[in-house]
Amino acid sequence: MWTLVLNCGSSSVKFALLDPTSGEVRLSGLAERLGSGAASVRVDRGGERVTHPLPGGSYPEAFGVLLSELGALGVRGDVGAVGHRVVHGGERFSAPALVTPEVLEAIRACVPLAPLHNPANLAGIEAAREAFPDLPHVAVFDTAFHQTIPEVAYRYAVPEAWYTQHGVRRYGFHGTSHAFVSGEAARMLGRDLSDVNLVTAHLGNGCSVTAVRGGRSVDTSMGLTPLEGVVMGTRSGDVDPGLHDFLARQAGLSLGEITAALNKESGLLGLSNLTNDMRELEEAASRGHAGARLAVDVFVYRLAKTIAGMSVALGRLDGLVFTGGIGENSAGVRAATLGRLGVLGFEVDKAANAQAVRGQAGFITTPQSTPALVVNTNEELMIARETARILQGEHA
Ligand SMILES: Nc1ncnc2c1ncn2[C@@H]1O[C@H](COP(=O)(O)OP(=O)(O)O)[C@@H](O)[C@H]1O
Ligand SMILES: CC(=O)OP(=O)(O)O
Ligand SMILES: [Mg+2]
Repeated sequence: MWTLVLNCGSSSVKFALLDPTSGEVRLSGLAERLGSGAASVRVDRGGERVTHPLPGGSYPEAFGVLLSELGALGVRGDVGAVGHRVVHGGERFSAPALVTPEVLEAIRACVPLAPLHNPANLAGIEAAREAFPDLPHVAVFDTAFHQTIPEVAYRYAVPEAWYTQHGVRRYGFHGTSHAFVSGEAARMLGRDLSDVNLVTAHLGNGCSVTAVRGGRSVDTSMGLTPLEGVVMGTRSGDVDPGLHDFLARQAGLSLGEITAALNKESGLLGLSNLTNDMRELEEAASRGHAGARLAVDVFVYRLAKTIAGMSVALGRLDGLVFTGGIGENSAGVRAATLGRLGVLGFEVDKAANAQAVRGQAGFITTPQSTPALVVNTNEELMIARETARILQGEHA
C-alpha cells in the first residue's frame, strides 16, 4: 500500500510517497524557508528533479504543490494512508497512534513542550486530512521510542511537583531515527537486536545521542525540549540553567528573546558567527577561519563527552552509530570524535572512514577497535512502516 509520509518542521516540510514493504519511493521532496518570501519546494519524481517557487511561503501553498504533483503523476488515487511525524507526544504515547479527535487533542496539549515543532505537525495533519478525508492518518512520535528510558535517567533533580503537575522530565527526540539505525546496525554487526548495546548519534540540523540496550532506548541527550544535549546547527545544547536569569539582568533580554536565541542563533552558527552548515564550516576551517575551527572543535568535544556518558547506561558497548547529514557525510567529524574516545577502545580506520561518505554505510574502525559504523537513516521509511503496522492492528 502506498503511504504518503509528511514531516512538517518549523519552516520546512519533507514528504515522500513510498511503499513500506519494498521501500520503493515514487515521489519525494522538500519545501523550505516557509514563512519567508524565499520559500520554494523541490520535488523528486524518480530521478527527475523540479523546483517550484512558493511566493506566499505558506504551508497550504506547499501542500497544494504536493497534491498537484501527485495528480500529475497519476498517483493521487493510489495513496492508501498518510503517516505524520509528530515531534512531541509527552508521556501519553509510547507507540504510533491512529489520528482521532482525541489524539489531536493530546498532540495539542504537548504544544507548550515543543512550541517550534508541534504546531507545524498539527498544521500538516489538518491540511492532509482535508485533502484525504477518507484515508487513515497515523501520528508517529519522536518521543515514543524513548518512553522505555528508566526514571533514574528521565527525572531532573528539581522540585517533584514540577514533574507531577507540569510534566517536567526528560523525553528525548529523533526516536524514529535512533530506532531505525539501531536495527540496521545490529544487522550489519551480525547480532540480534535484543542482544546488542549501541550508542547512536543522530547528527543533522538537530543532533541527539541515544543509548540503546537490546533495541530499547535507555537514555538520550535531548530532554524536556529538543534544546538539551549536544551542540546543534543553531541550537545551543546544554547551558548553565542560570543563564536566563543572568542574561535577563545583564542584557535586559526577555525570556522569549533568550529562548529564541538559544534555538536559532546558537550552536554552530553562534560559535562560528558564520553558518550553521557543517560542510561550510569544515571548508572555512580548512582555510583558517578561527570561528569555524572553534565551532567544529566544540561540536566534536561535546559529542565525544556525551557518547562516553551514554555508555554508562549500557554497561557494555558493542558499537557506535553515526547517522544524519553530518554523521553520514563528515569523515572529519567522525575521525575527530573517535580520536577523543580512545578511552572506550575506539580506533578509526582512516581509509574506511574516508570512504564512508555520500550514502555509503559501513564500518569505520580497525578490527581490534570497538566497532563504529555509519548507517544511513531513513525516517520516512520507518514512519511508513509504523503506519502500516498500526493499520494492521499490531499496536492496537
Ligand atoms: N558532505 C558533508 N560534509 C559535512 N557535513 C555535511 C555534508 N553533507 C551534509 N552535511 C551536513 O548535514 C547537516 C544537515 O543534516 P540533515 O540530516 O540533512 O538535516 P535535517 O536535520 O534538517 O534533516 C548540515 O550541517 C550539513 O552541512
Ligand atoms: C526534534 C528535533 O530536533 O527535530 P529536528 O532535528 O528535525 O529539528
Ligand atoms: Mg533532522
